[in-house]
Amino acid sequence: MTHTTYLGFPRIGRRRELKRALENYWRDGDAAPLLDTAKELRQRHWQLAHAAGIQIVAVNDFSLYDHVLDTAVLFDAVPDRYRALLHSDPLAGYFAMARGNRELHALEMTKWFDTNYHYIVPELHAGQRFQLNANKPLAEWLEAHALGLHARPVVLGPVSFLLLSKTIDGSDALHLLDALIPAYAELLEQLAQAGVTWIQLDEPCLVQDLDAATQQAYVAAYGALANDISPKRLLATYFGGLGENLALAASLPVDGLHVDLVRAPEQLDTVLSTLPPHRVLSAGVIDGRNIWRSHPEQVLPLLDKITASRSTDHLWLAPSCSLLHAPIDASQETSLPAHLRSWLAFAQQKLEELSLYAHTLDGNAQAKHALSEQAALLAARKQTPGVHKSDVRARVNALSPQATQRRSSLAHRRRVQTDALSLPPLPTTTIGSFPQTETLRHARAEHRAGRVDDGAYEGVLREEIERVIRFQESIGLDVLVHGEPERNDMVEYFGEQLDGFAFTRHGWVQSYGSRCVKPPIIWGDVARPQPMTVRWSRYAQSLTDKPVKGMLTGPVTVLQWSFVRDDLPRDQVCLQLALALRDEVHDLENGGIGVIQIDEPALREGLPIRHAEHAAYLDWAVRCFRIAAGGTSDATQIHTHMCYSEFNDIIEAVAALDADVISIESSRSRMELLHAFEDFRYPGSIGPGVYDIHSPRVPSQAEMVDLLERALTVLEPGQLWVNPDCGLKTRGWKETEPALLAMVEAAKQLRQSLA
Ligand SMILES: CN1c2c(nc(N)[nH]c2=O)NC[C@@H]1CNc1ccc(C(=O)N[C@@H](CCC(=O)N[C@@H](CCC(=O)N[C@@H](CCC(=O)O)C(=O)O)C(=O)O)C(=O)O)cc1
Ligand SMILES: N[C@@H](CCS)C(=O)O
Ligand SMILES: [Zn+2]
Repeated sequence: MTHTTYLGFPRIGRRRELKRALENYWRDGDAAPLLDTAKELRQRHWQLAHAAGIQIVAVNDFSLYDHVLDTAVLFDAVPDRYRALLHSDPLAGYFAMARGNRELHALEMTKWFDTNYHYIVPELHAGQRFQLNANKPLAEWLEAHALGLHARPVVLGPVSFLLLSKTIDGSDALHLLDALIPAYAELLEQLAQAGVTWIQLDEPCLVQDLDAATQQAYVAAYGALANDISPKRLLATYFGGLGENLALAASLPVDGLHVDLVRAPEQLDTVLSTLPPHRVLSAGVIDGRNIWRSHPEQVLPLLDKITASRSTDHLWLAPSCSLLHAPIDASQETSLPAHLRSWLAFAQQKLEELSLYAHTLDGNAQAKHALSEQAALLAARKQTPGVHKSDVRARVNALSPQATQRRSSLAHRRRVQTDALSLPPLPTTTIGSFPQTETLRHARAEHRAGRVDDGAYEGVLREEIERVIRFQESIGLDVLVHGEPERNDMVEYFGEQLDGFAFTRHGWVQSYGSRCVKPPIIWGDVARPQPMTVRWSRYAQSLTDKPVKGMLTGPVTVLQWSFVRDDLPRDQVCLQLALALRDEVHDLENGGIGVIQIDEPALREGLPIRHAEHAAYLDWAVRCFRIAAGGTSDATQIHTHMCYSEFNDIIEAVAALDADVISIESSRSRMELLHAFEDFRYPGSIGPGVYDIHSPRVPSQAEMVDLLERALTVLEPGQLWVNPDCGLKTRGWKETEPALLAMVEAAKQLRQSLA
């Protein structure tokens, strides 16, 4: 019989129950309701998986905030500054690491591989000690076991844990392996003694390009963990193919290997010929990163190939990666057209699909029939109106190299813009959004529900824009923004206005902690039926003499943060988006908006995991941005903004965007970004973020002056802009007001010292 499993399930809950429980706890400090909700969600998800026909459920995939932070806590790899609080109030200490508090900075947060999920970066140092601390994987396994479920704890493996951490002293994290392994061994031993039969050790770093020392670290780590007193070990790899690390992965002394056969189906032949037959092959055949039903005509041949060479006794069927990146239940999406809904599989439907494939392999005729019906249904997608629009395809095909060009060089534009905008040195600005208050969200929810009419909703938004403009004027910011109050999300908002997109009611995906996004679905060719942002920007500009920045989300970011159709190459979808945005840029410019920001925070996230694929991606991604911004007049200042990733390694591509001003997140890492500019002289202007907007902490003027002074050791004064790390939508006005005031004062202080 073929077994089915999964590497992890979304934690947030079908109605974002975890989000609400977390936010209540952060507000009231009452832990009991949070812990009850967490337990209820875990159990509900196991039961749901079990009911979908899954034989082995995942445990310890749940986290109150983030699984990498959980791993650091599990092995006591926490910085000393949090220890007192962790000791007196473990939950408060945990959240202080995740999001900071009034006294303590949060740990850094960064992208989890090429996803829109953010993990907390553990902070390590040479001589770091590790020990097993409160065995969460075991506790959760006991919970599932008590429900009569066959469960497998999921734990981030030791090598990926170290590679994903940072050291504060510049030492090599892998040198800590010898110290870390005994703590993992202790974990395995405790699990085995409790009766756990399998553990999943996630080693996603195995799909990266690895140097010899890292490969050797895998050999050493897994060699040392090959012990009699241990559950069987499933080594899980995902987000791509193992490539040249396949022989290494197959040679490690583990009992099973999970491989991603969605992103890398081509690795199957080598996996089958390399993985010893007595090892379990966990075949990731359903896409864990997208929301489309699988194509049986693609999956079944893979399964046939596997079963031709090995017994189903040693075969598990699974999604390609954890389902953390998918929403939970497509059947809740009753407002979508029925045909579109029938194409979708969220986490729950993916598990049901797995059962169908397993039953088919086991000879069940009904399951086989259901899959052939699925194939027929998906084949009919092609004929659906809107999937293929000949005018959109023709416009993409007609694109010339000139479409990517501004009219003059950056240096020339800078002179023109200096005259046009008359800004002071070290100009101050913000990144776009102002606090999305409960009042705003509530008004939007009421409007959506039809209880507030268009006129009243519009009135709320106009009032908010006026308040934001007056506030910015009152503290003396130089380039203002309208505050984005009309946007539910910087991508979903555009998706809602573009043809070719659909949006869900409940398709939430965790982005970090309690914060979620509802990625729109690109199902057809993309076109802009009418301007999307112009009236808001024009209204804001009508209220003030200072320049107001128009605010757009760039094509790469819209692509990256949407669920993208699986029947057209991503670069083609991105070109369609770029053309739609280009029209918006021109309409803004014609509407009198002289500064336009095109946000590309996801440019780095989209970078393929393997170096060999970087150049091709960057080539089309940069081209798409330049098409969106291309053709604008020299006086129009184009800004771009990036956050949530480190951009140092793609700084040349960032420069190739040819933006006049780039703002980049950097305050959390205390301006590490600037190293990129030591050897690389960027001709445009740069605003390295000086205010960490992820934390409720209000930075002082002195701190921001210090960061700016650091920036001036690398950048010319004429190049430097002063801004926060990112938008302020997640902050309250209470912190925003003093923080921005201090930021403007910091800029003034420095201007005086430079004068
Ligand atoms: C910049 N970031 C973004 C990423 N990806 C995106 N797609 N968008 C981003 O902005 N990736 C990288 C980062 C990640 N950062 C964030 C930051 C903040 C959030 C966030 O705040 N998310 C919100 C949800 C935003 C949203 O869609 N809001 C809607 C719905 C609001 C809502 O929940 N309404 C209630 C009713 C309220 C009432 O009646 O009073 C409901 O529907 O139940 C809106 O504003 O209309 C979050 O709350 O998690 C995400 C990523
Ligand atoms: N303009 C957006 C960028 C977020 S990355 C904002 O300010 O929220
Ligand atoms: Zn940002």
